[in-house]
Amino acid sequence: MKNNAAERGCACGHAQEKTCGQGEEANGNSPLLVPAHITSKLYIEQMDCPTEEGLIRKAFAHKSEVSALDFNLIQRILTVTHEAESLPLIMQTIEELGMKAQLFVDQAEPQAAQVTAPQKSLRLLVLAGIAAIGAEIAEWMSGPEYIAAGLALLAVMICGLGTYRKGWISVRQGSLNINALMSIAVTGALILRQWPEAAMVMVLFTLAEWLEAKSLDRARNAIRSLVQLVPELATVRQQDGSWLEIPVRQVQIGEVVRVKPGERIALDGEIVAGQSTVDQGPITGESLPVDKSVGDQVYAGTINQSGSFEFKVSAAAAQSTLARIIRVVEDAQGARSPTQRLVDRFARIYTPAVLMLSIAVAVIPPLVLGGGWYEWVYRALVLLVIACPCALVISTPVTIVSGLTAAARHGILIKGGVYLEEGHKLSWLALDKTGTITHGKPALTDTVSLLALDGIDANLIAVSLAARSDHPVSQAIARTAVSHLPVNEFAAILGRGVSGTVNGVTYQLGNHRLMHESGVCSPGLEAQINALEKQGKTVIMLANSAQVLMLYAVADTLKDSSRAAIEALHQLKVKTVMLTGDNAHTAAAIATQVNINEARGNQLPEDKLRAIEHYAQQGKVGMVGDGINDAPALARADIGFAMGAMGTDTAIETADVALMDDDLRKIPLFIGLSRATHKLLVQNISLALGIKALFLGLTILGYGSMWMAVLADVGASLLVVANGLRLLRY
Ligand SMILES: Nc1ncnc2c1ncn2[C@@H]1O[C@H](COP(=O)(O)OP(=O)(O)OP(=O)(O)O)[C@@H](O)[C@H]1O
Ligand SMILES: [Zn+2]
Repeated sequence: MKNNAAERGCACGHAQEKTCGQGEEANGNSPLLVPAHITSKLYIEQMDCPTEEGLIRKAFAHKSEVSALDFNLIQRILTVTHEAESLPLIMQTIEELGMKAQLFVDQAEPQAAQVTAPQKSLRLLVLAGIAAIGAEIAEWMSGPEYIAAGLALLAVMICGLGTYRKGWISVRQGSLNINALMSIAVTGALILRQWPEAAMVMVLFTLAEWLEAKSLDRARNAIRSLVQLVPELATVRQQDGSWLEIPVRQVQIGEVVRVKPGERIALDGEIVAGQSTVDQGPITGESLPVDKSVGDQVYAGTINQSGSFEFKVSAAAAQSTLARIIRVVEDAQGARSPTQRLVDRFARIYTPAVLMLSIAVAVIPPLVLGGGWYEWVYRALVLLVIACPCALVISTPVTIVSGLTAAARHGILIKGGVYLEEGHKLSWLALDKTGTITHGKPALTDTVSLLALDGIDANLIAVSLAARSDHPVSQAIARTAVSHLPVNEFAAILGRGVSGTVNGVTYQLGNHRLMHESGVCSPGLEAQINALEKQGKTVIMLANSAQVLMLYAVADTLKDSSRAAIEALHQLKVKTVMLTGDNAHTAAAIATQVNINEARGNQLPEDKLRAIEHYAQQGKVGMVGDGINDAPALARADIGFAMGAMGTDTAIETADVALMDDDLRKIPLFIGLSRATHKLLVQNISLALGIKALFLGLTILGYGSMWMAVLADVGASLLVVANGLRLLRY
């Protein structure tokens, strides 16, 4: 929920994307003339359905004070970008729509999102239901008409007033929403003296609304269950050395917190005393205990197991990794997925179209074909009920939200419904090697002195250069010594190595490419390099301007999970390719070990980018990587994955999909989830449309009745929602 429009938008604070478009043209191009725009978050309790969104959009369409609207229907939060002084006007406009807006302040913790909505009174609904059934019985027993009429009117009054009110507001706005359609249909039925039917339609419709609200609540609660992982109190050390339980919100960075065995960790931090094993499952989805001792990071929401320890808080409660995860999930829910946009667009045409049809059905047959008015007006009213796109519209967001939440539970952070929807189309997955397929912590295996120069300790020079770099290959060499020589003019050479001067002499430490380009390579050396590389090792050398002095080989180890992950991907019919900056021999050796389809070595950043473009011609491409040399390729890929996002903010922020730990098997899991999501979306949409089409046909042929149509609509809504919620258990 942190991305406010000012961050996304241009300097003047206009939101550039996710806007409704209105008001933008008016003042988008002249930032100097426009009063400063600010964003406000409003919590609107009644706003949990696309109907309300439509109303609000319409109401603000011609208000130049408002430049952007961003709806999060699941959280019921509307983010408005507007002129600084216009907030009262905005609140008033919303009030005129029959809704109540409250200023929503992002409090210091994720719990803030927990604004509980009071539920529609079920008791009234039951009462109305009884009255409606009474009307039905009265008619069936052919009692006096006034009994059925009285009971029906009672039922409509008990549960239908809200619908009438909302319908009226929408008509006043010049649009016809579901509430308006229902009101017209019920009123029509009353005028036609279809008493029990009118009552039943109103009761069932209200029931459907109520159930829909409940199921959205369920989707909402699923995310909240992540928040509830964090305890409310933490045991913090006081100045005098004693321990005191205080609310996590009040704990400052740098304070020391004590954790007992079996306790949930309350904040992010670094262990300063003690040791234990921690179940990080709540964040990574992987409930294997992880050993933790002094210096290791611990995370809020994870569970301490056997030992006890003390840790120094590294982030305020609202900035913890878990809090960021929740924000990402909430943001992702707020954004519309492609299918949702499509469905919404369809609904915007569908409803007026059926409406027109219904008018035609009411008027044309009686006028032109000499049909009975009563009969055809009744059919038209049934069509009005069918015009309600509820089941269709609700099915997609429920499915997507459930999918996003299930993913978060597995330690997969998806940045938007788009990626969840697109994931099933991936036909290629590109992976880099270091840190993705391998552990990224190579160890030194060979050290060869090629040329000894008088008075020069070549190994020490190499170690000193290596110590200045945090590249894993350099680090492997740097780890072998503790004391270093001073290095001047140090520089990293992208995809090749490093250079620097020691005691006034310039040296280079790097791979074959670097040596070759500097003209210090020889056929003898190449033979030596090739031999080592064919064993899957990575070779780098130290050279001065004329000769190669030292040769090192390092070897990385495969992650246990890599092979299984690649195999799972192949089973899902996703082809794999390794793109690595390392040499082609090593690339091929590693590729064979994990059974990857293709491997490309010696890849500079632009080569990786070109490779992605190449595979993109064959379909959607995903890319997993880290580091700067992957950035362009990751950005170009249809879905960019980052691994080990638990400790790093940037990975969460920049990737499309962030895997909280570095287990590659999460990618096939993600693709599986994406396929399940896609399947459910297709099922739900066909179901909703199929039922509509069926009743459309039946009605025109004269077999449809109004309450059957409502029942079908309610049934369809329930079915698709229940179907969507199934994803939560994925
Ligand atoms: N700072 C450095 N120190 C030592 N060697 C380096 C350094 N930078 C690059 N190299 C050499 O260049 C090669 C390519 O480096 P690059 O950073 O492009 O890829 P990588 O990170 O090793 O592999 P991947 O692309 O799979 O992540 C490395 O394998 C290494 O041999
Ligand atoms: Zn060479």
